[in-house]
Amino acid sequence: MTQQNVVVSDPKSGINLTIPVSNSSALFTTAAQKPPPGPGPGSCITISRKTLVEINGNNSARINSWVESMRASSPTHHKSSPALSDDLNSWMVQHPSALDMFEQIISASKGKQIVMFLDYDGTLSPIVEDPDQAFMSDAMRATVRKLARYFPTAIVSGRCRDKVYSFVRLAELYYAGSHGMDIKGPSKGSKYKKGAQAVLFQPASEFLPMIDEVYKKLVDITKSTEGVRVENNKFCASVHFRCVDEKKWGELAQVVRSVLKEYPKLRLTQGRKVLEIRPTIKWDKGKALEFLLESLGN
Ligand SMILES: O=P(O)(O)OC[C@H]1O[C@H](O[C@H]2O[C@H](CO)[C@@H](O)[C@H](O)[C@H]2O)[C@H](O)[C@@H](O)[C@@H]1O
Repeated sequence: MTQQNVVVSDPKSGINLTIPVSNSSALFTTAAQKPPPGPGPGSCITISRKTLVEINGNNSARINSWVESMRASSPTHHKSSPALSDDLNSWMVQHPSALDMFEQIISASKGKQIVMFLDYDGTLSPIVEDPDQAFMSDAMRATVRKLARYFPTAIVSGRCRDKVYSFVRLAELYYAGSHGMDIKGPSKGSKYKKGAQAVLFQPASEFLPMIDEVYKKLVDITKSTEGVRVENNKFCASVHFRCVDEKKWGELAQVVRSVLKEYPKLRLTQGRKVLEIRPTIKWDKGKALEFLLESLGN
């Protein structure tokens, strides 16, 4: 039995899902058939592996390449032209929404369990300047609620798990915060999981005091940089560059790296206009996915 990625889309909300299933079906579009550019950030649900640029090396070339990479990772979105909208509309006609076809998707999966893994920022919510204001819409919440009625659904984020929960507010989901280092199952147990034991897994708990200490140092050392924002994500921390003058990015990155030099057990990675400080343990979102699949008995 071959496994294929299935892309499903909804013309009303503009949501796209990529689902690994066991068999292909004429009902669905394969991942290779990408839709024309969509309506913008926050309108898609995708499962993708983010390219992270390690910047723990010593030379400034690395810093420069990281700054370039960060610029490219979160480009300004332009409104789609009428021609593009036409393309999108005709694409949508040929590829009907799968959000109204969950029964058919389950049937096409031929008994295989489908599990939904969703990112939060830029996926369920639009990218905004203030990380505390990255709210998801009621329509998106309703869609995720519907999804979770059919499939075990997990939100996997770089953020603190409690923060993600405060945005999503759906108790029936699995949440993996801090880049997968803080995993918790539904508080009332899950209809999908074998056994009554609730899922809770925190492989980096020994790093909690260290991350807290580094977070405080970073807040202090960056306080004179206009626009900077340091976020404590419990088992990791983020330094936000989005509102900092781009001419200052290289300098700010050096400052962040100077703090990290005292912490060989921590590493720096790069996201969308953000530098992330994480433990060096061999655990990431991918491992969290494997853990959840395992605990769901797949
Ligand atoms: O790996 P992710 O789950 O995508 O988490 C990465 C970071 O996501 C959040 O920051 C991003 O969204 C913010 C709100 O839209 C935006 O202001 C920021 O520029 C983006 O990088 C979160 O706030 C960070 O802590 C995560 O590291």
